[in-house]
Amino acid sequence: MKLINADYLQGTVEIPPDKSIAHRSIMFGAIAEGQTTIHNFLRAEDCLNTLQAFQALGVPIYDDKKNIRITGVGFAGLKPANSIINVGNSGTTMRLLLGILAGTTFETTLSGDASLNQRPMARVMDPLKQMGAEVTGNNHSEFPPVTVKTNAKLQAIEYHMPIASAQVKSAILFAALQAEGVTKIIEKEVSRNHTEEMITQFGGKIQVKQKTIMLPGSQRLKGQELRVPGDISSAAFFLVAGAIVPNSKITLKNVGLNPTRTGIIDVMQEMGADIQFTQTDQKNGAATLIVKSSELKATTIEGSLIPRVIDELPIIALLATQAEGTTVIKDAQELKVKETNRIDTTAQELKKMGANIAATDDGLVIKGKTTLHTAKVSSHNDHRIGMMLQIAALLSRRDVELENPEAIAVSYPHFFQDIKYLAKRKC
Ligand SMILES: O=C(O)C1=C[C@@H](OP(=O)(O)O)[C@@H](O)[C@H](O)C1
Ligand SMILES: C=C(OP(=O)(O)O)C(=O)O
Repeated sequence: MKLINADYLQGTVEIPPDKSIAHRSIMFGAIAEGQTTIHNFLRAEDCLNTLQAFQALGVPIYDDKKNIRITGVGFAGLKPANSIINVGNSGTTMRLLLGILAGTTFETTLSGDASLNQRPMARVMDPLKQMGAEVTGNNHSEFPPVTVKTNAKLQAIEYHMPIASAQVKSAILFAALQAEGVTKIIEKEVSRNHTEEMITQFGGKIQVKQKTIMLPGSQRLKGQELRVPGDISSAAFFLVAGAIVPNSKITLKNVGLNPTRTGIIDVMQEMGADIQFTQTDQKNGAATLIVKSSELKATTIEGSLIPRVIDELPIIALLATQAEGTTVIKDAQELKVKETNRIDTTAQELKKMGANIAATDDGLVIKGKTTLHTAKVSSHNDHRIGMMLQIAALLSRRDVELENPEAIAVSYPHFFQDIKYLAKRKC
């Protein structure tokens, strides 16, 4: 597909609902008791896979095209699925669902697409096994399809996380809600905390002190009415686009600002980007942001900042190609086990467009102020790589061709429509 280019960007975009929160809203609605209503659900492939997985497990979920209505069945009300559940491209669905299903006495097998079936699962299988679950990967490997069940009540554990991962933390928390005793998790670095927040929101008990989480077991949750804020990980593409395409001004409405997710704003402000906040909606934790093109300088991104920008690193790499100086991204080995190896795919595709970028063992080194030019690029079937390349293409004077643009539908089905609307030509 031919990508869109532009002389400048201007307009207002309503940011699509947060993918992480949308997944969890279905999960909590299903395992709580009573009615849950979800406003502003993300109808993108990944979250629809979560919705269908719970329907397959016997949970009544109804989409009235405005809201999602769930009749929660409690952990005890989940029923065996008729066949293997395929969760497509979604790592979050598979890992969190393993934590939920770890406490069921019936067996479930979860599979995914070619990418997900190569992503590591030992990170969740190990702690779940310690809690008493039986979890096995394909041919006794750690890779999906993964089969899960338990023969006895799960037991609480104390777990020092070897990696910073909200998916691993959440899988343990879902299992711990069903376990006997108090589970203690010590995070390596603080990662997104939506699961912890939603345990409280659904009437559960949890204690969080910096990196230590204490969760009592045998809890029952109660259905809620909730609204999903906009996804800062989707907004990131427009924040960067507005900053790097000259003479641009973009208004982004309903951007979720959970502090465990706002690393992109910290990084961009550090680099000199012009981002203003208006209309903060305290209740929803969202705000309207206005981004304008500006002169940028290089930075270093590392350590505890990494989990707060993990999904934004490909688009930050593009941002760095336009900054003065050399940007270094380190401590980001986790990028290697996303939908693609994002260290490699980011470097490989941006190089095709003339970027001065090198992959390292744990990140990227990007020399800035390069002119990006036309090329034939590929998303490698990774939504975030595809969207990053569309933003890069805005800067190319001649057309850029993208292979596998359809991957973008897993998180942002109308992405190209929004870009087309923002992209303006000088008359
Ligand atoms: O918990 C979540 O919703 C997510 C956690 C992150 O993964 P890890 O926990 O593997 O870092 C992130 O990359 C993913 O897009 C969504
Ligand atoms: C890594 C991602 O998602 P998941 O792990 O759920 O596939 C992502 O959306 O960038």
